[in-house]
Amino acid sequence: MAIVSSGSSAPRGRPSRDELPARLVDPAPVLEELPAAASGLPREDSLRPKRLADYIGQSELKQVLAIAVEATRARQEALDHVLLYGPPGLGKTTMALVLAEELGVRCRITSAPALERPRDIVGLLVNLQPHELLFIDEIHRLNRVAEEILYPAMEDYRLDLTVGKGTTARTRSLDLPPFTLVGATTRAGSLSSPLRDRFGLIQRLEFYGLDELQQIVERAAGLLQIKLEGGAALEVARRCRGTPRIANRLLRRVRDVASVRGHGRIGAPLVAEALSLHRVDDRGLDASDRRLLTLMLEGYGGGPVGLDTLAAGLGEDSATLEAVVEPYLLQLGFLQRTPRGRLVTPAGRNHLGWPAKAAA
Ligand SMILES: Nc1ncnc2c1ncn2[C@@H]1O[C@H](COP(=O)(O)OP(=O)(O)OP(=O)(O)O)[C@@H](O)[C@H]1O
Ligand SMILES: [Mg+2]
Repeated sequence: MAIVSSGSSAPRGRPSRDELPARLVDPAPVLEELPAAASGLPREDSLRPKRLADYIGQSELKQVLAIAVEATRARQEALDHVLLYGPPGLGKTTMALVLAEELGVRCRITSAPALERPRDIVGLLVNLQPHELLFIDEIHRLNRVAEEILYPAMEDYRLDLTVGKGTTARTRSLDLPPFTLVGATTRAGSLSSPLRDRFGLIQRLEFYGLDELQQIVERAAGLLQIKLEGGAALEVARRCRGTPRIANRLLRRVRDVASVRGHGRIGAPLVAEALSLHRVDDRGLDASDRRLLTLMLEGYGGGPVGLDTLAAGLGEDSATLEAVVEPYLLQLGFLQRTPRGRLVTPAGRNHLGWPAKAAA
């Protein structure tokens, strides 16, 4: 399977490394983790599972897609269009590449922000071979024109082109080979409903459980020739916020510390030590998370307190706080959103070593 990326000079729509918050536990990819063709550095690609059997977790997703792949292969058709949605770093791009591998076809990779002009998407579509996959990342960011080109392409494998301008404008139709569009998005809610309705398979990716993360860490350690022992894999798994991308990143940082300290084998204490050096604690909270919770506890008795007040107190902007810091704290149940503002839960207080709040 070859991976073809389009629009390498076009904007990728991803923040550059400089724009990313400097957090080890950020679920967004840093430059070295972007797909090889986009970054020129194939580092994250080396850890991607290639086949469904190697893709750990997401059992429901795998079951649905395995059946679809088998049926499609038997009928010698193109796979139905697939929409994968869920938080960053959970394996959407990886799954698109796995699907192509299972189907024995090529996957062309692009991202919605690279499809600014109509000819960008038209160029990709007319160059598809029968049954190939076209992967569009961040598909919620497609512009209207590109979306409207996709509608007949997805539904009837047809391209409707307008030739000429004004009164002499005519529409010409062009047949496309049967193909599969795989769309990925972290924000399914931002997708227009006509586009969403054209996907035959719509699947959500879930955060991974500890067991699965442990397996992911063990597999990655094997590929990176890192020797983990004792509960080391579990220690990494506990800190990675349910996200394989973060697990792999933490593992690399642990490897750095181990190699500098001259440890050949890595045990649980070394993981804890290495990651506390990066100020990631045993539940995956980093300094930003703790600053937020501490401000709430010290300044506002644990809340409720408004997001804007907290943002001002931390010198952050409230949108960043809401999008980047809050979600994991909410997921852990350390933070609660109430109509009157944010509240630290008893579990959150306990994690920071604060006594339970006395009943009012
Ligand atoms: N099920 C899995 N098993 C093993 N490793 C995985 C799995 N899912 C993801 N990974 C690892 O996590 C990394 C990130 O996955 P991927 O790039 O597919 O995430 P994504 O959902 O596309 O993220 P984004 O929304 O930022 O594009 C991959 O390089 C891969 O190494
Ligand atoms: Mg991706």
